[in-house]
Amino acid sequence: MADSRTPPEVDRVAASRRAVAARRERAALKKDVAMRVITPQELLRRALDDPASAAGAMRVTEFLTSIPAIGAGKRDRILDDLGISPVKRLGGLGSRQRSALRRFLDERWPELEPRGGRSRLVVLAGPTAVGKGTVAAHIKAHHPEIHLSVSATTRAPRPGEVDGEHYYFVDDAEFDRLIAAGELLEHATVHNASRYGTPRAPIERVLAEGRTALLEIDLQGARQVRAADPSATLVFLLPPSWDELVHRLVGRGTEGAEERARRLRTAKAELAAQGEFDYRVVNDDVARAADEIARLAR
Ligand SMILES: Nc1ncnc2c1ncn2[C@@H]1O[C@H](COP(=O)(O)OP(=O)(O)OP(=O)(O)O)[C@@H](O)[C@H]1O
Ligand SMILES: Nc1nc2c(ncn2[C@@H]2O[C@H](COP(=O)(O)O)[C@@H](O)[C@H]2O)c(=O)[nH]1
Repeated sequence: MADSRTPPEVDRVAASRRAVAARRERAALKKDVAMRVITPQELLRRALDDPASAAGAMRVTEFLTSIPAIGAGKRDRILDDLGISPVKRLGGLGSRQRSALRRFLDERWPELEPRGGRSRLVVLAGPTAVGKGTVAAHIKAHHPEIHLSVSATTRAPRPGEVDGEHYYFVDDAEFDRLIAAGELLEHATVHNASRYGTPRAPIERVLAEGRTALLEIDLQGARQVRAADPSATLVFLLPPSWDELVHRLVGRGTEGAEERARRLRTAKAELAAQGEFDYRVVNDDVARAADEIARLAR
C-alpha cells in the first residue's frame, strides 16, 4: 500500500524511532555501569573515542548517577567541583573537563595495574555463560604451552562431555574422599548446586616444570587460590554487556529457567567482585580474548 504520509511526517517518524533507539542504548550502557559489567572509565573511553555513539550522547548527569553510590546530590557537587555544566554530554566535553573527569574516576575507581612477580598459576573466573569454557578451550587448542586444569565435579555430564577431558565426573563419596586426602587445591559448591574442585597433583607438576597452569573456576575457588598463593594471577572474564550475558546463557540452552535464574543471581555477586582480580578481559571475541589471556599468562 502507498505511504500516505508527507515527507516531513516520514522524517519525523524516522527521527522519533532513532531517538527511542538511542535512549534504549543509553539505558543499556547505564545498566552495564550500574551492574559493574563495564567500568565508568571504559564508558568514558567509548564516549571520547566516538562522540556520535550512544556513550558520547550520554549526559554527564546520567553518566555519574549510573555509578553505584552516586546519587543526585553527590552528582551535583561533583559537577560543581569539576567545573562541568550539567547539560553537557560526554562526547561534548572539552579537553580540560575530560582530564578532570578522568582524574576523578581514577581516584574513585582505580583501575588495577598488573602486579609484578606474579606466579604461573593463572585463574580464569567470571559470571556464568560469559564464555570461560569456550575461551579456555580456545587457549587449549592454540596455546599448547599452557596446561588447562581438568576439574572434578559431582554434576552429571552434559551431552558430549567426556570423563577425564572436560571434567572428572565423580559421586559425592569420591568428592569427599578427594577433600579428606588433600588431593584438591581448592573446591566449592557452585550456584548452590554441584561441587567442583581442582586436582592438586597435576598443577604442582606443571608449575615445578616451570610451565603455566590455567584454572577455569568460580569466584570462591579463585579466592581460595589467592589465599593459598598470593602471587597467583587472577583474570576476570567480562561480557560485553549484561544483556549479552543473558543472551549467551539462554542461547546455550543447557539449563532450564530455574537454573538460569539461579546462575544469574550468582553472576551479579561475581560481577561485583571483579575488583579483586589482577586483570579484566572482555570476551567480545573468543580468539581475541583467548590471545589476551595467553599473553597475560606467559
Ligand atoms: N565471544 C563470544 N561471542 C558470542 N558467543 C560466545 C562467545 N563466547 C562464548 N559464547 C557462547 O556463550 C555460551 C556460553 O559459553 P560457555 O559455556 O563457554 O560459558 P561459561 O562461562 O563457561 O559458562 P558456565 O560458567 O555457566 O559454565 C556458549 O553458547 C558459547 O558458544
Ligand atoms: N571452584 C571451582 N569452580 C569450578 C571448577 N570447575 C568448574 N568450576 C566452575 O563451575 C561453574 C559451573 O560450571 P559448569 O561446567 O557446570 O557450567 C563455572 O563457573 C566453572 O568456572 C573447579 O574446579 N573449582
